[in-house]
Amino acid sequence: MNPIFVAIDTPDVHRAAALARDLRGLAGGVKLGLEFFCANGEDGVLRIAEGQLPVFLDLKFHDIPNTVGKAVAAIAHLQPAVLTVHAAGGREMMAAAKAAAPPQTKVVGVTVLTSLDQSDLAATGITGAPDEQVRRLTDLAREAGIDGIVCSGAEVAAAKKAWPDGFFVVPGVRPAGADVGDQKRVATPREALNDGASILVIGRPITDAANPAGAMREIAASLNAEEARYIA
Ligand SMILES: O=C(O)c1cc(=O)[nH]c(=O)n1[C@@H]1O[C@H](COP(=O)(O)O)[C@@H](O)[C@H]1O
Repeated sequence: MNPIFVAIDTPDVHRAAALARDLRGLAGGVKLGLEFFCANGEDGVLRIAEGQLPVFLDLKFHDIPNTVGKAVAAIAHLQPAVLTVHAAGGREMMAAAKAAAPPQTKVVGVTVLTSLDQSDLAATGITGAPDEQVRRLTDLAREAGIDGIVCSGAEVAAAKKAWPDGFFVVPGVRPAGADVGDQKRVATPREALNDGASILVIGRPITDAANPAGAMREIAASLNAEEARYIA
């Protein structure tokens, strides 16, 4: 499987469709998140899915189990390849999401957002380093019976060790020297894949480039042959 999913974060469905078209054959899939979904809803998702790239629907559900289960049931017909919930919503909530998802959808739990560092986490009342909280939520996600987690490149090696057959989504990925923007726990594509990421989520370094397909090819060139084997 081509491990690079491009985060298409825009409210503009025409721009999103053009990016998905440009990236066909280069990306493993596209990730549509809250910005796109709030503006375009399921019609927008179906429009992008016509581009024939797998769609990762990143709606980061976080609510009581009944509400999350019913929200997942409401989008199940979109058949996303990957779907996110917040692991902090708890074991029952994650289990409800998994029970309502189509069987082939990988349900993954967001652990500690890659935009948070230790002091941001402390401000939410969670003391300790991000990797400790990631470890705790990884265990919870596994016990809940979902497919994997979302974490930064700094935590993925430990998560993979603890859960060898888990599915690991790593955002906060930046080619060496790229602008990190609002991301605080970042890794290069090569580091994240070497450390056990199943897929990488990369947005602005590709979508803000003057030539997104060219930026994708540069990222592929930064990987070793084993990692780049699925990228055209
Ligand atoms: O769940 C996610 O995809 C996610 C989790 C996380 O901890 N950090 C994170 O950045 N993301 C998403 O990954 C994408 C990163 O985009 P860029 O920072 O532009 O590469 C965005 O669409 C975020 O919503």
